[in-house]
Amino acid sequence: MLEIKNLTKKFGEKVIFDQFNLTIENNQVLAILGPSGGGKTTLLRMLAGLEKIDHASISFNDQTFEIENDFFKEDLLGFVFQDFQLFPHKTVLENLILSPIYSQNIAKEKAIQKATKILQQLDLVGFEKTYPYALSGGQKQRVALARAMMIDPEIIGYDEPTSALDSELRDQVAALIMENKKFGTTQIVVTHDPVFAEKIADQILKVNPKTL
Ligand SMILES: Nc1ncnc2c1ncn2[C@@H]1O[C@H](COP(=O)(O)OP(=O)(O)OP(=O)(O)O)[C@@H](O)[C@H]1O
Repeated sequence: MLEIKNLTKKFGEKVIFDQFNLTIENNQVLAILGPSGGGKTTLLRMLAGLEKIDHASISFNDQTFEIENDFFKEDLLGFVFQDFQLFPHKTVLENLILSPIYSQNIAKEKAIQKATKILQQLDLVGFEKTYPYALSGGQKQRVALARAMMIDPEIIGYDEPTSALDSELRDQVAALIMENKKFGTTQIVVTHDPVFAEKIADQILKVNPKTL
């Protein structure tokens, strides 16, 4: 179970979260809906360790982390970025192994082994040497997910996973998220699409309508 308590986040004088609380059970899909600028992306970025947290208590399973004006550094959440953000001049395999090798000091051979396994799970065998421009939207989405899975995250966070996709691909992303539940991963999906949220989520959270 992930439990966030008393999360506070400001940008300058602008309060984005004030004593915000959130609980999500393991292996569930939480959809975060909310107005543009409500703080959905910021919440994911804070959990991924990409944005500083002013104050929060974050518990996962048996561990609790008290955070005071710091980054959350636990590699708990793998981030699937909006518009995928794959490195354009790197192959699919290189996109997967770069960060584990350089940021986490994982041996190259080990990273390749792991990437190969994840590419199998996500039906991407044969695309190892392909560059992102030659992938379809759905394939890019799966490569972005594969890259997020490289850190063995307990949680996968998706930022607007359907915004760049047509309705058929949107259904594929929904299927992928449902499929991922089989691996036991908890998933947090930021979206502005209530229909998509209803389709995939065990729990829907509406963030900050008051800041509109
Ligand atoms: N680095 C930053 N510095 C200052 N303000 C920021 C920064 N990042 C985000 N904000 C502000 O924080 C608020 C929340 O932004 P965020 O991107 O989390 O919203 P969102 O709900 O994801 O919106 P959208 O659906 O448009 O992506 C916005 O008002 C935004 O302008």
